[in-house]
Amino acid sequence: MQNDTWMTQPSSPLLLPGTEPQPWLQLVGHAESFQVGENGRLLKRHCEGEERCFRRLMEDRLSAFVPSFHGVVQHEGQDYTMMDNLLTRFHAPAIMDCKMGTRTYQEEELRLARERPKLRQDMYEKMVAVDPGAPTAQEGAQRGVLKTRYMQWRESLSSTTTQGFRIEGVRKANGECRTNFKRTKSREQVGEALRDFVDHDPRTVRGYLSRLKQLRHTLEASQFFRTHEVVGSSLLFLHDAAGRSGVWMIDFGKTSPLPPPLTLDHRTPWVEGNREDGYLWGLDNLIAILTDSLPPARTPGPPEP
Ligand SMILES: Nc1ncnc2c1ncn2[C@@H]1O[C@H](COP(=O)(O)OP(=O)(O)OP(=O)(O)O)[C@@H](O)[C@H]1O
Ligand SMILES: O=P(O)(O)O[C@@H]1[C@H](O)[C@H](O)[C@@H](OP(=O)(O)O)[C@H](OP(=O)(O)O)[C@H]1O
Repeated sequence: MQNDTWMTQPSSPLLLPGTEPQPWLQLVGHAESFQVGENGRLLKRHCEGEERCFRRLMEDRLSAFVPSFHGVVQHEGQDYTMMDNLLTRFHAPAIMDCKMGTRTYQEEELRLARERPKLRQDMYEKMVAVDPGAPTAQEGAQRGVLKTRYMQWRESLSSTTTQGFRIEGVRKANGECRTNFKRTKSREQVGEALRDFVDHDPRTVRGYLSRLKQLRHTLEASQFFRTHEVVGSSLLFLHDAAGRSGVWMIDFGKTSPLPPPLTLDHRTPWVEGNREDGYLWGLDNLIAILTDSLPPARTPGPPEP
C-alpha cells in the first residue's frame, strides 16, 4: 500500500453486494484489513484488544473523538469490528492520517524480540528501498531485520522521534494522494506538508486547531487515556469544500490497558518499563506547528486622523 509515489486514487471503492455505494478510501495501513459493510459502516478485521478499547471508549468522554462502534460481526467466516465510516460526514473530503506518539511498537514487542528474535526480510527490503546504507553489516548478511529495529529506524527517519507524531498519508481535496512521508522529519518539513494538505487556507487550519485543542482537553481528563498505553494510533483529519472539518482517533490495535495502579501522563519521555508513549507531547507539537502555519494576526494600525 505504501509505495512512496504520487497517485490519484490509491484504492478503488470496496462494496459488499446489496449495499448503497458509500465513499470509502483507505489511505494507509494494512490493505486487507477493511471491508465496507451495511449502511456504509466499516468492517475492520477483528482484534480482541481493539474491540476492548472500542467498548471502553464508547463509555469514556473521548467517545466524541472516536468513530462509533457497532459490535463485532461475521463476514465470510471472519470476525470484523464494525464502526462508522467517518468519510460519510463529508463530500469528497481531503484526508490525512497522522500516527501519534514517540514510539510505534509495544514494550511487549521489544521483550518478545529479545526472547524470540525473528528476522523480517520484508522489512529489510523496505529499509533498503529507502536507504541502502541503513542496515548494519550483520543485517545485510542476514538480509533481515528485527521488527522493533525496523520500527525504531522508521521513527528516527521521520518526525516520530523528534516531534512525537508523523504524517503517514494524505489525500488532498483535488484527489492527489501521497504516502511518501518517511523522511518528513523536521518541524519545517512537517509544517510545509501540513500547509500543503490544507491548501494554505487559514480557515481550515483554525477549524483543525479548535478541534485539536478540544481533543487535548478531553484527553487530559479521560480515564481511558490515563490508564492505557496508546501506541500506533492515528488521528484522522478530514475537511471538505463546504468548510466542514474534523479530527478523530482511529486504530487501537496496539493500545493496551496498564496494570493498576500505573497511569501515564503521555508527555514524560519513554524509558523501557515506564510505558510512556509520547502521545500528548506529539499533540502539543502538532498544535504548535499548525499554529505557526497561520499568518501573523493583524495588529490594529494607528487611528485614522
Ligand atoms: N472509521 C474510519 N472512517 C474512515 N476511514 C477510516 C476509518 N478507520 C480507518 N480508516 C482508513 O483506513 C486507514 C487505516 O486505518 P487503521 O490505522 O485503523 O488500519 P491499520 O491496518 O490498523 O493500520 P496500521 O498499519 O497503522 O496498523 C486510515 O488511514 C483511514 O484512511
Ligand atoms: O509503514 P511501514 O514502513 O510500511 O511499516 C508498517 C507500519 O509500521 C505498521 O504500523 C506496522 O503494523 P503494526 O502497527 O500493526 O505493527 C507494520 O508491521 P507488520 O508488517 O508486522 O504488520 C509495518 O510493516
